[in-house]
Amino acid sequence: MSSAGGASATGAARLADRSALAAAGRVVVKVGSSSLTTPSGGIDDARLIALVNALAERIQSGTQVVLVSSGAIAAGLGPLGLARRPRDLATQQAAASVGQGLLVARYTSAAAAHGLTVGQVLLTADDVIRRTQYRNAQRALERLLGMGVLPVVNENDTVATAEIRFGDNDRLAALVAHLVHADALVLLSDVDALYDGPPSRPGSRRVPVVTSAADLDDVVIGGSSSAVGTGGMTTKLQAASIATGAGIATVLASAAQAGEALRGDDVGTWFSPTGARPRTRMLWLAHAANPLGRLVLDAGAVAAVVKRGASLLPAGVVAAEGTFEAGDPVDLCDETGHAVARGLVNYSSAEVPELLGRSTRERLDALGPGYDRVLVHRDDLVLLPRRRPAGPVAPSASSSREHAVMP
Ligand SMILES: Nc1ncnc2c1ncn2[C@@H]1O[C@H](COP(=O)(O)OP(=O)(O)O)[C@@H](O)[C@H]1O
Ligand SMILES: N[C@@H](CCC(=O)OP(=O)(O)O)C(=O)O
Repeated sequence: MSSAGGASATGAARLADRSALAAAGRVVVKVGSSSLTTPSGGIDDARLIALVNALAERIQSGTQVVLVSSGAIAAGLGPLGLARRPRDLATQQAAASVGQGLLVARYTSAAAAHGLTVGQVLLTADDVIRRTQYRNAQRALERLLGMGVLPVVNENDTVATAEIRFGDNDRLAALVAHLVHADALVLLSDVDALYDGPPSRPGSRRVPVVTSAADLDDVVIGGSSSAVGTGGMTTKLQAASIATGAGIATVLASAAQAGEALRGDDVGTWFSPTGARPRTRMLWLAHAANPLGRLVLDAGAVAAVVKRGASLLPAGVVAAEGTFEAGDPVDLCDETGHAVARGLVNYSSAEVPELLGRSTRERLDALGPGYDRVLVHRDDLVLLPRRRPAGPVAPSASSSREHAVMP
């Protein structure tokens, strides 16, 4: 497969500029609800077909494409007689259940016109952060691409409860791009680029290229002009930051210019790769996990984890909060309450209090075999980029969230 700019179908290569995009071996394209639906909420066939035509052109010229498509909830509104996007979780789940099938049926028939086969991939964030499970998603996507299929990814909104829900497909797409080792991420929206101010504000100008976070210092982000989109420009910039920080070039453009964007024409906003590829699971852990608990570390433990990259031992933990099982994500906080790291804990919240402050020998003597494990192993731990106040701990997965409101 391909190679100007060094892109390959199986190993991501850093793309230097837009011109390298035309030869990218593997691209993740994300399209938002507002670009796929009519103002009344139904699927806009003409726009969906135009998008698939642009993707088919790239696939036929040798690029592997993963499509992350929003629109399930919006597509379910009409058939359920709903006038607008529901606020409650259960009705959103119902709308997504009805709409996702309709959406994929439309993609299937539009792709068939090009001799292409579509495969549906529904992800939950919770699945993918667990070591035993994220490889499943990776393997399935890899095989689909190897078989020439166009995977159409969405969050599994129908079963994703509030505490495990990812919530926006912009960041999901950035993580999928990392998961499949994509060369580039293309975010397609109802707006044709990032502007230095809300596009509705007279005088706002297109930002053609972003090479570092400093280029965003003077950019003003407004609200979303769409009734069906979720994250607005904020989540697109977060997605661009996640992807470029992992070495993946990102383009933001309008869905109407998908073909031009994928060809590397001077449309939209180009975000240059800034960082190197981190471990997949760690990226998901940092950006996709909802911590179910919080461990408060003494100063020595903070230094050991943050400065020396050590595992967290129970002896350095002064308190634990939340309800969690072994294997769940928890935040590691300093004594002022700032989260410094996130990790998968090796014991349940019922077991932790007995372990705190005890050395390995004391734990073994008092509690018996099996209690010599560290609390959070260094391989299951990711440092958070900047110290941030710990967010509210999500309720445990078993608690009832029937009336929760989604973002
Ligand atoms: N500085 C900005 N540059 C570009 N678009 C912006 C900016 N600030 C706010 N927006 C708005 O972000 C919106 C895109 O987000 P959203 O509606 O969530 O799209 P999607 O459904 O494609 O995810 C656009 O409607 C645009 O009006
Ligand atoms: N998973 C949801 C979409 C979530 C989302 O991020 O929407 P959008 O802001 O339109 O990209 C759905 O399919 O309705």
